[in-house]
Amino acid sequence: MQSVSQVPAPVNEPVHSYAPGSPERARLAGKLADLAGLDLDLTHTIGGDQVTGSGERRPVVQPHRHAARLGTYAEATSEDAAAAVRAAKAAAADWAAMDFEDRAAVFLKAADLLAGPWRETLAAATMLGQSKTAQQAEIDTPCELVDFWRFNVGFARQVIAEQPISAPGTWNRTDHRPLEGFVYAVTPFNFTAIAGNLPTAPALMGNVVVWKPSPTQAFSAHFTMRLLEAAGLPPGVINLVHGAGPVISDVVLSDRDLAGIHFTGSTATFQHLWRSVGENIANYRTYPRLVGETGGKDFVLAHPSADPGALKVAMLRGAFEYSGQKCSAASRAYVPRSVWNRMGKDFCAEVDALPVGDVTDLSNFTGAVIDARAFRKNADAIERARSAGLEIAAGGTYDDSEGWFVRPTVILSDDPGDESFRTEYFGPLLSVHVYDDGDWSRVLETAESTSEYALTGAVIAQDRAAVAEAMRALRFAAGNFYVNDRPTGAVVGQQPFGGSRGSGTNDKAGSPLNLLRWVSPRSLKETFVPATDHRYPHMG
Ligand SMILES: NC(=O)c1ccc[n+]([C@@H]2O[C@H](COP(=O)([O-])OP(=O)(O)OC[C@H]3O[C@@H](n4cnc5c(N)ncnc54)[C@H](O)[C@@H]3O)[C@@H](O)[C@H]2O)c1
Ligand SMILES: N[C@@H](CCC=O)C(=O)O
Repeated sequence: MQSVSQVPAPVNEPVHSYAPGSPERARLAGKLADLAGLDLDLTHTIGGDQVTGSGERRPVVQPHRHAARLGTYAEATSEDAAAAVRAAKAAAADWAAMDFEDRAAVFLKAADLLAGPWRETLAAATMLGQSKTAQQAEIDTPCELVDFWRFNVGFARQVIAEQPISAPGTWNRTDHRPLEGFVYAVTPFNFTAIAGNLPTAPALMGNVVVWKPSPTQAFSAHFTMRLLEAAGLPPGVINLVHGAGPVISDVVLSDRDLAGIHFTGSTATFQHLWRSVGENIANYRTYPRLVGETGGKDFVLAHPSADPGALKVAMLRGAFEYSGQKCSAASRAYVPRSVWNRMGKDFCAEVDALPVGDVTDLSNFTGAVIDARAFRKNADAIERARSAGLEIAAGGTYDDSEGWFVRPTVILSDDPGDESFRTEYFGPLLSVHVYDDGDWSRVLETAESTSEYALTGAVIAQDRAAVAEAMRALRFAAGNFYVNDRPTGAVVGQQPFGGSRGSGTNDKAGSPLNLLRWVSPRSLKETFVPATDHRYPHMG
């Protein structure tokens, strides 16, 4: 049974600006130089031991300077994966028996370390390894990961404090047990914070975890693991194994003690994991919880009453921050002709003027896409649009000679059903459909039904009736819906994040809803003076 002490009230971690002359900018520059000079052995962490592993070695590089290596890791073998599962199971009983307060203290300490002495280490690792600018790294890790750790403790307390009523003579309680077995956390490249949250949210609720980060996030994952150790996470509670996935999954998904998957990544990968669980379903001790936040084809929908300036910023920041590599990134926009005539030319000129390059030069707006595969996918999408006769109104160029750079690109199409309005390219590509002002109702229906995804979306309008109509018509088209703002940048505790349809199970990371998935409640009833006669009054 878990107690319910008060916990420190969470507040969102303040975002540092890194403005010229600021002390944080100087600290960050120093840390970037230190980390760029490393060539680390990115070890697995199994049962608290850092293990090099005997699998094939793979380099981890800076995407904006792919000749610069940050480290190497060895692909986990089946034996490594099995050792991680064994270590998790060995740690399970002690971790589950630990008081909630003691588990929570580990993550509160991790949050304070990350907000303080580890801040620039994680920010710089995220910039170098994932090509994030200082601003984009700052809102990811430290800030969002600090928020996940602090807010989740508060939410977990709410979950544990939720107790049933008791009739006279009895005492009813809920025991929020962890799941029986271990959780498999599979995490994406694009947010160090998501990668840090997926293993730690189940761990906070008393579960043990095998964590497989994305190979292209291995560098910042390495530092996240070291930070958790510094915060006092006991050996074996979270076991980190590096690798592409299939070899590790073969071992993990066939283990009878798999109790849950906490996944963020593409829809295709989640569907593959779900299918594998289905195939193994008769072999598990319990039904694994499947939580997955996946892809998006997120929209900005402007009404004829839209403020052109607000629309420009919503599209520019929404589509091109972090080179469009957020699941929330705007990748399709619907703009009425009267508004486009007032802002379209300026918008495209501003997009063409965006400085793109090495993220350690803080004057850049964005960096490179994550790897050669992402570069090819986006370059191919641009060429496909060109050959289909669509207008490339901004950008449209790419160059992988030094880093995997794709220029922010605006594609104009008269056909709102074109594949560029349906396919998630996960890069700096925004498709725009300019519609006749009188076609608002048709465009609402188009925005609702064009894509299989339902993650984020935004309406830009000053006419309140139009805002209300869009909220109604698009109720199931986005799990995070924004009015007069870009569709990105959800903050923990403010806009719980997640989508439905092809975008995931919508369990809202950083909320009590998510934490509920990692407990298996036991209802307890105690009767103080039990009956001693089995007969009921109606029996005479
Ligand atoms: N909805 C959200 O909250 C959210 C947040 C971030 C990213 N995303 C989505 O993530 C995608 C981009 O991230 P990505 O490129 O890292 O996605 P991805 O699906 O390629 O990879 C995600 C993770 O799955 C792993 N993986 C791949 N095949 C596997 C297998 N057979 N077994 C086990 N693991 C396997 C990868 O190595 C990685 O760790 C986009 O689709 C984006 O929309 C969604
Ligand atoms: N929570 C982030 C998106 C995470 C997905 O990549 C946002 O709201 O922009």
